[in-house]
Amino acid sequence: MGEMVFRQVDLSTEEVDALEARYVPLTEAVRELVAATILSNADDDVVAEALAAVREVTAKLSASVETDHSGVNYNGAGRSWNWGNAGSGERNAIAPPIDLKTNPDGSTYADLVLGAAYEGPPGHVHGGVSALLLDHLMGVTASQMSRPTFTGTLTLRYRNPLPLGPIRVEGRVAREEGRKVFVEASITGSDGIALEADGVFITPTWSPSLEATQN
Ligand SMILES: CCCCCCCCCC(=O)SCCNC(=O)CCNC(=O)[C@H](O)C(C)(C)COP(=O)(O)OP(=O)(O)OC[C@H]1O[C@@H](n2cnc3c(N)ncnc32)[C@H](O)[C@@H]1OP(=O)(O)O
Repeated sequence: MGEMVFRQVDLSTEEVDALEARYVPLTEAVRELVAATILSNADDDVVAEALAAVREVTAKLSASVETDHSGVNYNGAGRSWNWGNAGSGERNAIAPPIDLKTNPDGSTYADLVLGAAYEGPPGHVHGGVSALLLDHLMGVTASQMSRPTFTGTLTLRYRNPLPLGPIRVEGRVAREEGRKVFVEASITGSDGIALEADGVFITPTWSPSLEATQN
């Protein structure tokens, strides 16, 4: 296996929150840029102007870059951040705009709106995007924010096409067997239930949560 480092960083939670707050509006603006790039009917001059402007701001932002991936970071207070995560990174405009909530019983849900950038079949969500959303939500559900878990097997049943627009993703732990966590989840769209999923998520042998159980 390649090196997989969870990095402890010497920043206070306030400093992490402030950094995140600085970039979240930019991330949202880049999402709008992605949608505009898909949908725009602008003429040659406007597109050429946009290209030059985007290249200019990209060069400015890239002038201060330290690493080629953002990684999973945490501080001494247990605040973790994973800004580049493809499923949910707060600074990742490619990630679907998911704001995942956890219920008191550990089940999870997220309400989000998927627009033009997530299209597969005409007017409908790409099947891989649905899989990404489910993988992410089910992984967080399995981890219960207290242990790492990796997707072992993810089984999806695409029951109905999922229209672009508002969707709800929800999941819960069905049962656990040793290091295996079995999670069930679904996606509902404006036409009703579109996907059902079952997943086996596995706590790796090196998880600190297992040592805590054994001690
Ligand atoms: C707090 C923030 C949380 C954020 C969550 C984000 C969620 C994102 C989720 C992901 O996308 S993770 C990335 C995609 N997944 C991977 O990269 C995992 C790659 N695979 C592995 O690293 C290993 O194969 C794995 C850790 C999953 C299992 O390796 P082990 O060496 O620990 O498994 P082992 O062979 O010891 O088997 C342990 C048990 O799990 C079962 N098992 C192993 N691999 C399995 C598998 N792939 N599917 C189902 N079951 C599996 C195995 O049969 C056995 O069951 P029993 O105990 O009943 O005998």
